[in-house]
Amino acid sequence: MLIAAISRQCRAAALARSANVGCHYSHTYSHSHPRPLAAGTTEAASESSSTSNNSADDLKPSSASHSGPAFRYFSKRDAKFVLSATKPEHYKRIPPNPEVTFAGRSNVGKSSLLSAVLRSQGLVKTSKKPGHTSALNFFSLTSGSCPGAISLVDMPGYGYRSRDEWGGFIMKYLSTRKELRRVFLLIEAKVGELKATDLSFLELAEQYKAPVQIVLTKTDKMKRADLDSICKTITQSATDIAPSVVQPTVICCSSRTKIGIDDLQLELLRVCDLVPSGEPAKK
Ligand SMILES: Nc1nc2c(ncn2[C@@H]2O[C@H](COP(=O)(O)OP(=O)(O)OP(=O)(O)O)[C@@H](O)[C@H]2O)c(=O)[nH]1
Ligand SMILES: [Mg+2]
Repeated sequence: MLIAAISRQCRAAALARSANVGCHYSHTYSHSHPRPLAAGTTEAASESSSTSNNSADDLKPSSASHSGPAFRYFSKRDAKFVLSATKPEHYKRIPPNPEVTFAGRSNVGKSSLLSAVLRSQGLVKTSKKPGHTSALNFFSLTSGSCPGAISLVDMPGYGYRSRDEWGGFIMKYLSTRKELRRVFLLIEAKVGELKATDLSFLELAEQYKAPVQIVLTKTDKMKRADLDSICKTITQSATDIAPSVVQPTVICCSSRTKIGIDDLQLELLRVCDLVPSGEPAKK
């Protein structure tokens, strides 16, 4: 069996609850519910900036990020493809570096986002056709002279292959991978809600205590004003389903315009303990 059947009651409860949540928006969104973080994670300090409710044209990557800690880290490391895994034996010899994973429905933009994060065009294969990534693809960021290597994993999308085909292996990975610091769960912004397969995935993450952070993708197609309420809706549903593992901050990204990529890079470094949790994103 691959993903446990979704509890209808759980979903209904998630949809029915629509409590107001505090709204703080820059490229990141965090709600105001106090919640303990999952073990082994650090609280991200969310950056704030003034907002305007105009078009996606306002959502431009910040030039200030070119001197921040994420820029310094990523510019000194080489991105490499490590291996493709279709069973646990394939990845068990990978050095035990802190690891983050990009998960989500097929075609949501996982491979494109990983490529943008790694700043390495062509290394991660993307496609217009759903179901392109069919294995767990491991990448690394390393430098011969600098400490602090990390692993990044591009997951096959769910919702395209059969659940049985997708789930057994992924469940094994999520439930046993000690190095896993965070699952970035990608949701396409224009979809505007969590689908049944997303809820199933969150149930699994809750079961395995895998810390999850929601990332909205393809935000170049959206108006900022709409993003705000989408973040709110999705955060509410996700925390209802997986209250102990969903992180309070949503990161809004576009691989196309590069908006939010530096926020995601910084968060990734934080969860891998490579920058202090309070260090600002931009200097
Ligand atoms: N407009 C826009 N399109 C994007 C963005 N990111 C990805 N895409 C497009 O979305 C499609 C799917 O991208 P992928 O990165 O291959 O998606 P995936 O989630 O890895 O897909 P699977 O491997 O099939 O699960 C491609 O046509 C991309 O060009 C984005 O930020 N904005
Ligand atoms: Mg892919």
